[in-house]
Amino acid sequence: MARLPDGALMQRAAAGLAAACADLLGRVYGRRVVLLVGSGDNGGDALYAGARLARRGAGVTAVPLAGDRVHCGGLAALRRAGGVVVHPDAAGEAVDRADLVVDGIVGIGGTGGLRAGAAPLAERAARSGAAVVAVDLPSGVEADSGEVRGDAVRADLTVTFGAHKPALLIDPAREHAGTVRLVDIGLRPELPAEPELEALQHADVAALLPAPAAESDKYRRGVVGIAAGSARYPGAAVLAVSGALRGGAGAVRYVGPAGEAVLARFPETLVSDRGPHEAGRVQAWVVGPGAGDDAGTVAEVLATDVPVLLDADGLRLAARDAVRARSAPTLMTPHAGEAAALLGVAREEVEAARLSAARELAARYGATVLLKGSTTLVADPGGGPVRVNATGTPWLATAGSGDVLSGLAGSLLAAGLAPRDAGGVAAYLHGLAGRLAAHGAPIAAHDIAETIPSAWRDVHD
Ligand SMILES: NC(=O)C1=CN([C@@H]2O[C@H](COP(=O)(O)OP(=O)(O)OC[C@H]3O[C@@H](n4cnc5c(N)ncnc54)[C@H](OP(=O)(O)O)[C@@H]3O)[C@@H](O)[C@H]2O)[C@@H](O)CC1
Ligand SMILES: [K+]
Repeated sequence: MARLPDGALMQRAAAGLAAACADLLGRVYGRRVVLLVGSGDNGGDALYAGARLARRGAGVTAVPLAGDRVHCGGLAALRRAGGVVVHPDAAGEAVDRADLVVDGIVGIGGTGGLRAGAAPLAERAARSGAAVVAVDLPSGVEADSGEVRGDAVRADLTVTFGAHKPALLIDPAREHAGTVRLVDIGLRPELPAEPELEALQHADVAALLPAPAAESDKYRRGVVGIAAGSARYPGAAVLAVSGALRGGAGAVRYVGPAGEAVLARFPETLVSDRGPHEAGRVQAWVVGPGAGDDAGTVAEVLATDVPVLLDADGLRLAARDAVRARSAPTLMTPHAGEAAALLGVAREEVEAARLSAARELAARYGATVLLKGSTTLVADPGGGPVRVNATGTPWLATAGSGDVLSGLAGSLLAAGLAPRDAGGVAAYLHGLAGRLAAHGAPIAAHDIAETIPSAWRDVHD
């Protein structure tokens, strides 16, 4: 802002916002648009965009929510273009009749939920037939963390400026944003070299996936060891192996009491009836899915000097000091409930503040943490950008889905990926496989595993 003529960035933002609104409306002329306008520049963006829509023949009504604290230049521009201004107390009917409601209440300058005057109008907008477009962020969410501490706007579309904010990628805020459209306002040279968050795309994943060379034998491709399952839960072992077999490792070794069940389903598995130390060479271990109370095996695996993925019961059974003392990397893959137990807080607290929970757990254990859920996050213990996965689908929340993920991520660890890459790539493929398998219908965990090869091919297309 300091480097450009006054208001230049806001004009770029408003032009992008008006174009997105016009796209959504299809035809602008004769449409009814209501602007909910807060005290700051977020409201200014809405007012200038409203002026542009008014000049194209829309009927635009602005509702300033903070009395005279309103962007003066924006308000004057709207009035010059023929827009009208109404008091919040008289705005209900306009909202009911609107085709489009623009949320310019608050942007990156906001904290806490919607304030008293704004909440009823936001709720009325949600109940009306109008499309709701949020300016920069849905008002009421925390921009930097994705937390939602009170009432917040629910948008159909969020038009955001310059860069994606964490709230647009992390639940619960993400759910409020609807579709997100990024408008380039020329900030790129000013953005920090290292972002807070990274969301992998197809090309990133394709570049990270292991590709066997002509002379690769199974050891060079990596052997992954799975120490999972119990007499009571043999299925967890079968599902972890099913994920591991599709993850790029050259072979899958299984140790544990579910060897028969594993072999019956996957004869290609190398099954051993001895403990992890005597099972033969592996390049990474997965320990924990369905493991019951076998703390001895967890401790044995943690004492190895290869990468270890800790999941499910393994998370509960692992001693924190044993994890911290490891020389090779550790990847922990809790869901919110498991993370909450490890942090000693309520599950709701982890779900409400996923980003800080993942970072905190990674710091406490000195391990990479993949926090599963509606938005899966991967945080390294030393800080740096947190990976956020954008391919998830609610259909993934099915029994055994996590076992498939742990096998898949373990296989990628064995193939030589760093824990953060193994976790990020596994979450991406797992989510994509879930989407491809589900196609809008319920799926079982083994469907996800069987669709991993399609997801793998899809990212290379
Ligand atoms: N930066 C850039 O490069 C560009 C930025 N641009 C735009 O500017 C936006 C940021 O504008 P901004 O800094 O004026 O803050 P903004 O979000 O409008 O808040 C204003 C005031 O609201 C108040 N308030 C706080 N919480 C609240 C709540 N829950 N509910 C209600 N009110 C609340 C609080 O004042 P308070 O009432 O507490 O005194 C706060 O100071 C950004 O999101 C983007 O849209 C673009 O034009 C392009 C270039
Ligand atoms: K907003």
